Formats: sequence, C-alpha cells, structure tokens
Amino acid sequence: MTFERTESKLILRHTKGPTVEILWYGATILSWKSGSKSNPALSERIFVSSKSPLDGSEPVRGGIPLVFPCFAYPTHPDHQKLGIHGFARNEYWKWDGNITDNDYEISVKLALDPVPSIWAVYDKSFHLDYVVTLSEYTLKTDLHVTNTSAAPFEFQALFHTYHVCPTKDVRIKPLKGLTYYDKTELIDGKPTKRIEDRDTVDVTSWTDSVYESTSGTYEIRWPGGGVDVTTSNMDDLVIWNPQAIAGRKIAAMEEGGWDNFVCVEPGLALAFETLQPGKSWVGKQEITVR
Ligand SMILES: O=P(O)(O)OC[C@H]1O[C@@H](O)[C@H](O)[C@@H](O)[C@@H]1O
Repeated sequence: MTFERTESKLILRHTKGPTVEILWYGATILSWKSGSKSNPALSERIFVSSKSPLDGSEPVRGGIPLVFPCFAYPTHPDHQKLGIHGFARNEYWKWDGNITDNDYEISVKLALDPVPSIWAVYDKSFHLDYVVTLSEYTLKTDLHVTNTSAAPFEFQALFHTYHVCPTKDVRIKPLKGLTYYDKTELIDGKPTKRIEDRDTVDVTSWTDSVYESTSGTYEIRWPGGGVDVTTSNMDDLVIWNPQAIAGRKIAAMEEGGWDNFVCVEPGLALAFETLQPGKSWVGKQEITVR
C-alpha cells in the first residue's frame, strides 16, 4: 500500500495491484485500474479522452469531474456568475492527509477552500473535503460540503463518472417507472419530462437524461463485464453519452470516444440542498467491479 504525490497528481497503489490517479486540478480521478473477482487482470475502468488537456486549462474531458455548487448551467440566483457544472472541477485542490493505509484499503483526503478565483464568482464561504478510498475491487468517492459562512446556502453536487464500457452494449438499471428530464429534446428551451418505461436503459443514441428521486443503487452491465454503483445522499442520476452527433461538437473529445464510455452521474441535479451555517453534508459514490 502506498501513495505518491507528484506535482500534477496523487497516485494510490493497493498491495493487490489496483491503482488510482487523482489530478490536483479539479481533484479529478483520471484513472482507476482494477481487476474483478472473476478476472484478476487489471484494466482501466475510467474513460479519459486522449484529446483532453490535463494542464488546468479546462476541465478534464473524462475521469470523474466533481460538479459543485451547480449542476449544468446555473439556475439559482447565487450561482449566476458560474459556468456549467460550477467551479470545483476547475480549481486546484490541496492535499489534506492520508486517512487509512493498510492491506485492505488506502484512503486519502483532498480539500478546497475559497480562493480569489472562486470569490470572484461565488460569495459563499465553504469548505470541501474529497475522500477517495481504494480497495481491491472498489473505488469510493465521498464529497463533504461544510458551510463556513454565517448564513445558510443552497447547492447541488454530482460525480460526473465516465465509466469505460462498450457503449453500444451497455445497459443500466433499475430506472423503470422513474420520472426523467430528457435534455436531448427541448420544448421552449426546457427538457422534455418523461416516465421511464424500459427495464434497462441504453445509450445507443445521444442520451442526456436526468432521473429524479432514484434508488441510489445501480447496475451497469455489458457482455462479459460491469460495475455496481451504490450512493448515499445523491437523490438523482444523470445518464449521458453524446454519440457522434453531440460528441463531435466537443473539442477535447477524441473521434469515436463516445463508443467507449457511459457517464452515470449520481448527484443532486434537480433540487437544491440547503446547508445551515457550521453544518456539513456528505454525498457518496461506491463503484465495485463485477
Ligand atoms: O461538457 P460538460 O460541461 O463537461 O458537460 C457534459 C454533459 O454533462 C452532463 O451531466 C449534462 O447533463 C450534459 O448536458 C452535458 O453536456
């Protein structure tokens, strides 16, 4: 078990072989190599476009970008100066310690506090902790939000996880019966509200769906593989894949990249969480290779 801090990233190494790489920029998880119980060979579980800059000039196109304090373009009056998905994914995070380091798991903490570039666009005082834990077949991400200001504030948060998979074959469940907002079909600029009637959801065409009040436990499967995702305090789930039609408009997306991932994004994406002064909130994601 060990971890290594370089100028650009933090690397975790589990004694059984799995590794995780976290960029200081955005605290973005860039890589998770893990085997599974049925196939111990290590393979990459997180997609990053080969065209993505990793130098802090723009958010990583892939990985697990952290979305805070607004999901998508801002709608809340407190967020009007923010860009899409807020600022957490495009600020440099700081090392905040090694929590556990044993044969079972290794766990580290990164932190983000307001800096002038954040104060310029957001006037709430906050503290973010990001705890990343690696065990043999599982990656856990915990985002802690603390209100360090004198008044309540409202926020959204989300793990924008790009799972490596064969896009045409991947299926996600259980989402049947849930209300979702389809952002690929706008009516008067608003996503179309639908009820999911499929047992399993695919991303064989351009998909940008925000599911409301989800179960918090998901199965992502493709022939010969898959992952299980469990979450805590993340009420909604976004399923996104741009396919060629929207993917070719993204400069940092490699040609055909959309064939190799699905974004399954647990978060608070629709309503806002209210946090009282001095209080903390924790949102969690746990991904286990099948
Ligand atoms: O291009 P970005 O800012 O990384 O966002 C990618 C996608 O992120 C998803 O979460 C949104 O639902 C999509 O609408 C958006 O296109």
